[in-house]
Amino acid sequence: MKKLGILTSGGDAPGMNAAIRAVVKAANYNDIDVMGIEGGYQGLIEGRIKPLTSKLVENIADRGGTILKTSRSPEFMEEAGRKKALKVLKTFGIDSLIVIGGDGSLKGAQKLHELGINVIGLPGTIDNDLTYTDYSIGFDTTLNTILECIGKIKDTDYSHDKTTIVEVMGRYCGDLALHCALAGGGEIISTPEKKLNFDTICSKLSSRINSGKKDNLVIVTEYMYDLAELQRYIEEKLNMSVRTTVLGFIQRGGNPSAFDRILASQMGVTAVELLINGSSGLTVGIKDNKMIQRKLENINDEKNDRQDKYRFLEPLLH
Ligand SMILES: Nc1ncnc2c1ncn2[C@@H]1O[C@H](COP(=O)(O)OP(=O)(O)OP(=O)(O)O)[C@@H](O)[C@H]1O
Ligand SMILES: O=P(O)(O)OC[C@H]1O[C@](O)(CO)[C@@H](O)[C@@H]1O
Ligand SMILES: [Mg+2]
Repeated sequence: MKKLGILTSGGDAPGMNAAIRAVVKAANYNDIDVMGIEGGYQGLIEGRIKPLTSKLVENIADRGGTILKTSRSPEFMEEAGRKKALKVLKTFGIDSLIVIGGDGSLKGAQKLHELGINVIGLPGTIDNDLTYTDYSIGFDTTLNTILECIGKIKDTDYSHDKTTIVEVMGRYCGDLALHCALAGGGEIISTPEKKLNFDTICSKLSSRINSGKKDNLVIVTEYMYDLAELQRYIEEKLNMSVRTTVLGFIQRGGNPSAFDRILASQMGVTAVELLINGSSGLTVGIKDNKMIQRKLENINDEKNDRQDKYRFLEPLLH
């Protein structure tokens, strides 16, 4: 490896900085220079690149967001954009690259691998929507943030015997909602993997209310419903008042949890080791508490509909 580049791409995720720190430290430890590419693939196309040293990443592991900044780059989706990116990498003498991002970013990383750059991916997304890994960097912190917010909503729900619909992020993956419910943060959940229709939500709610539980949280994954319509439907059908809270971007920020920092650190060191050993076209993950690697082209090939985890919800939410 001559020179290593690193970038973060897609939505920022808490723990990305811990991953950057780990990559830079592990590379420098092995006498490899690192260049930080600012603003994801768009920054790469524009040549926004500068050296990153161990000293510069010394105090970043506890910071949310990404010091390298990130973007969604429509230009990189096109072959012409990727060719520009390749040219920039060559100009800067970067022959190896670590990409930290979600499913889209890792698809982009695969494209650069196909163009001859040595690439390793790290899963950095709050959505946890990559089936090859048990956890992605950022998921745990976001889950904890959601639980903290839900705790506050529960206080007011309890005081008023109120029902609130809470929409959480996750794109088309229900992991944030599912794990939130497993952690005791919600009575009724609806996710893309187990979508409830309006009538089922109402009948679950009414049986809870009839059994004496008058404050209830309905957790739903984003992009599933028109929330105003859902709220109105419940209000009319059950003749009660309902509130809706969309947690939004508060979920993506904040200091990474210890779990995310440790996960990101282990993944960062693993990525450098893989490059030193001559690997490319791989992405690092965690399975059964061990670091694993998969081909970048297979990031979502493993079926994982979380049935094992939904099973636990039956007795917990009855
Ligand atoms: N199929 C693809 N080929 C090339 N590049 C891609 C592809 N898909 C995504 N990308 C690049 O990766 C960027 C980030 O992808 P995307 O917006 O899907 O976020 P992500 O990495 O999945 O992260 P998150 O979902 O957590 O926000 C895109 O803007 C684009 O530049
Ligand atoms: O930041 P943007 O482009 O609005 O994207 C929001 C999306 O990004 C994520 O926060 C991460 O993928 C999703 O949960 C959400 O749907
Ligand atoms: Mg994604």
